[in-house]
Amino acid sequence: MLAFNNVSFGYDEKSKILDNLSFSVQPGEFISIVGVSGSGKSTIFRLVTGLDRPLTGDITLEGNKNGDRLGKVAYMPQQDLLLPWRTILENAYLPLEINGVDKQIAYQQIRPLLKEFGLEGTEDKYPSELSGGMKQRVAFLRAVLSGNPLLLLDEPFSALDAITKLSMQEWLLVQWKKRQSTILFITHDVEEALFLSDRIFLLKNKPVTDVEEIFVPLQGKRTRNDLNRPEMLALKDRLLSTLQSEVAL
Ligand SMILES: Nc1ncnc2c1ncn2[C@@H]1O[C@H](COP(=O)(O)OP(=O)(O)OP(=O)(O)O)[C@@H](O)[C@H]1O
Repeated sequence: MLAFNNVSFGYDEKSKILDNLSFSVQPGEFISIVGVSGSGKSTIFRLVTGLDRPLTGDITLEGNKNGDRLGKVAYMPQQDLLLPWRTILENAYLPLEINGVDKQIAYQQIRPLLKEFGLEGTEDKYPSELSGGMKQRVAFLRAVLSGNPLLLLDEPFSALDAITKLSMQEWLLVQWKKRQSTILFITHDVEEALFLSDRIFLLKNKPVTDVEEIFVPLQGKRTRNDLNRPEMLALKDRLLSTLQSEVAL
């Protein structure tokens, strides 16, 4: 689905952020990207979207090398970036509007999805009238409506309270399975990464030369209790101690 092949990148010539980095993502995978603050997680997303380009190396998306990927991936940043002057229905319509879909046809498509996304009754409300979790669901709905199979989610739940965050994680797993999308998910929360992912990419070194790939040994329906299994606790310890040693670098 997506591959980084020996990618190097820096915002200026002297200080590289990524150095000869390679990894690949298979269709339908849920991958979390974990790394210390400033390590380059959001930079990887900017490279995937094509907002920034590698200095050397190449990035392939569905077999296309270094093509124009803007518009081929759905990017959901940390802040929900809903347009405050548009209603929820109008916000959800945005990606379809950009693709030239007629408003009435689009609204017919969006209305049943609002219900499915737990947003029934909000269509004529404005973003400021919604809770944080609801706004994130609108942003996610908008990403899904873009029709792109690769979703880039940059710490989508970091601003939510603990209980809302847990229910949003469970909701996201249901949506991911249902839609069979491929998800790259940036998080600082090791438990969140373990609960959600097939694999975790742990960014190593400064500049990042490597990702440590951690396979999460949970398949099918997972529950919170699975995080208490001995092998999951051992993985959590390993992730936390590697992150601590990276901070010390
Ligand atoms: N537009 C930019 N111009 C110059 N330097 C930048 C720019 N954007 C990011 N950087 C620098 O690149 C490095 C990587 O930033 P990036 O945002 O990718 O890190 P991150 O791992 O996502 O961090 P965080 O977890 O804090 O969000 C940081 O040192 C940052 O200061």
